[in-house]
Amino acid sequence: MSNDNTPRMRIGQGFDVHGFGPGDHVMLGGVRVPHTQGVEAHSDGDVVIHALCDAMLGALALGDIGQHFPPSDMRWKDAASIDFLRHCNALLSERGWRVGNCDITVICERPKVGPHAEAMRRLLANELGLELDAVSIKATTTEKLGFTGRGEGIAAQAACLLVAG
Ligand SMILES: Nc1ccn([C@@H]2O[C@H](COP(=O)(O)O)[C@@H](O)[C@H]2O)c(=O)n1
Ligand SMILES: C[C@@]1(CO)OP(=O)(O)OP(=O)(O)OC[C@H]1O
Repeated sequence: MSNDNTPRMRIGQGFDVHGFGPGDHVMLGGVRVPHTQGVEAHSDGDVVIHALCDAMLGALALGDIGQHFPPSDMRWKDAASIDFLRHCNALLSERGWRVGNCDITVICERPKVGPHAEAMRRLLANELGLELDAVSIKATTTEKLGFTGRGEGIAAQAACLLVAG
């Protein structure tokens, strides 16, 4: 039920993992980051954008990207994840919402994310029509522990706030 007390904000979170595989780069936040390996994925395997899309969808209980872009669908084979983000943003817009800010953490030992974080922030801010300070990209290792610590894959988690209008 909607009334004057209806919250004008929504919060969402997302998480994604891809294992490393053959290749010479990983896509992170729409930025091509040179690396000694690529990732195994149906799309370009951009964990930053996948986590962000899931956070945006989750804020409105719209399911997850696997439902919107099924891995069984060859349309998404090698797809650029920035197109998923554009689609998710349009879904929010149609419902009268926009991203207020987002905060994303990339989890891996390598590649080093720091040198690329600014480029990712600029690209995502531009795509979502946000000021640069509304898009945060952080990174952490897991101190050599777990699958990320062993260098088997890369993960990202995202939180985002949606605001009405
Ligand atoms: N893939 C990564 C992981 C970490 N960083 C940056 O290194 C700093 C230290 O990381 P800790 O795991 O010790 O917290 C931190 O400032 C991270 O931003 C990175 O650039 N890429
Ligand atoms: C992005 C999609 C597209 O088919 O496949 P993947 O690139 O494998 O990535 P995942 O994070 O497993 O999300 C599921 C799918 O929506």
